[in-house]
Amino acid sequence: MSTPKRIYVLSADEAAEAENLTLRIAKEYSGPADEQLLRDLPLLAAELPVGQRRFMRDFALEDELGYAVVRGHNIDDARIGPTPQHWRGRPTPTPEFAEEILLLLHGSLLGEPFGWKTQQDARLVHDIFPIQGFETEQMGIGSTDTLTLHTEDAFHPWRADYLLLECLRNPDKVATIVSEPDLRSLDAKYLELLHEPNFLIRPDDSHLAKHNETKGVDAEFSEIDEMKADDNRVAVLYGSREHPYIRIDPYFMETPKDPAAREALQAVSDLLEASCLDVALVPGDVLIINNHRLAHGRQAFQARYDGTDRWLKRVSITTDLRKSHERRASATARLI
Ligand SMILES: NC(=[NH2+])NCCC[C@H](N)C(=O)O
Ligand SMILES: O=C(O)CCC(=O)C(=O)O
Ligand SMILES: [Fe+2]
Repeated sequence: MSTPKRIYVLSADEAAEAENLTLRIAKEYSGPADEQLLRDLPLLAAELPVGQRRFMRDFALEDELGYAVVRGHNIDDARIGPTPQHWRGRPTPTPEFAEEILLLLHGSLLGEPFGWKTQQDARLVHDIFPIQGFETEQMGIGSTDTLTLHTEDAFHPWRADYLLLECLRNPDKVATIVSEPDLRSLDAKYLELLHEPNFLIRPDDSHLAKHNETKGVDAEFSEIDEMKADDNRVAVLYGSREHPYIRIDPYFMETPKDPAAREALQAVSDLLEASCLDVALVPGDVLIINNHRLAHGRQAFQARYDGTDRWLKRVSITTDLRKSHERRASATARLI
């Protein structure tokens, strides 16, 4: 078996190719949720540099690594303009539509982009930047507190298979935290308990009605409320015993009453903390997260609120849209 590759650095020619492609596409579609754009994404992605496409496909098929980085895309700092104060109230399309397209093209090499009716006002491509008044929140828009390690949307059965983060700006080199634990190093008795449905993972705060203004989604917010109160226990580890997958968000999990389960959760949480690495994204990086293998977070930082703040774009990717069909408005709708 070949050694999995962690980073793909685009040549200047490849970066120019990708940039010309996304600028062209940006003129042809109305915004990131344009249904025709979403239909066309895999066709358009065939025009990305072949080396980059092969890298992404290897990452997905080998299913070995928790994360990989595509580095070297051009970000037109002047065109995208200042980091916004809030993700609400932006124009459609935004000045950074080409960058959103770049992220969606990467996503379409791995699966289908989707979003949540209960998150960021049901937008498909999310903004991650600090927002005034939310400094200490355990959400992407926080800053002064470490964003604790988590699987993205760990509470949800239809959470992303891949999560993509694209860096538009990061002047203070604030690190994303990645943790790719060697789960085989856990004690066999813990492994056994972690593979069984002993654990409660609650919805995180980004899905609360108070952070959203979307109309007509009362049922979805009620379901989030139910999930905050129910007793639906899940396994933290799943898949192969040799190389298990993980779903975890200790901050939003209940401490198990059973002492053995509690110890097992503590052991895997400690292992996650001990396996942390800092990855400071630079503009033009796309961080590809295997959401079944990696837990991620973000170091604490001081926000600037002067238009120069760290700014990432985020999109969730599923390899199987069908599993959420019952909850989407139509076969092609992207919002769960
Ligand atoms: N441990 C955590 N902070 N979990 C919640 C993660 C943040 C969440 N994904 C957001 O969009 O803001
Ligand atoms: O800001 C980052 O680097 C990661 C943010 C994140 O994990 C999130 O918003 O869920
Ligand atoms: Fe996250």
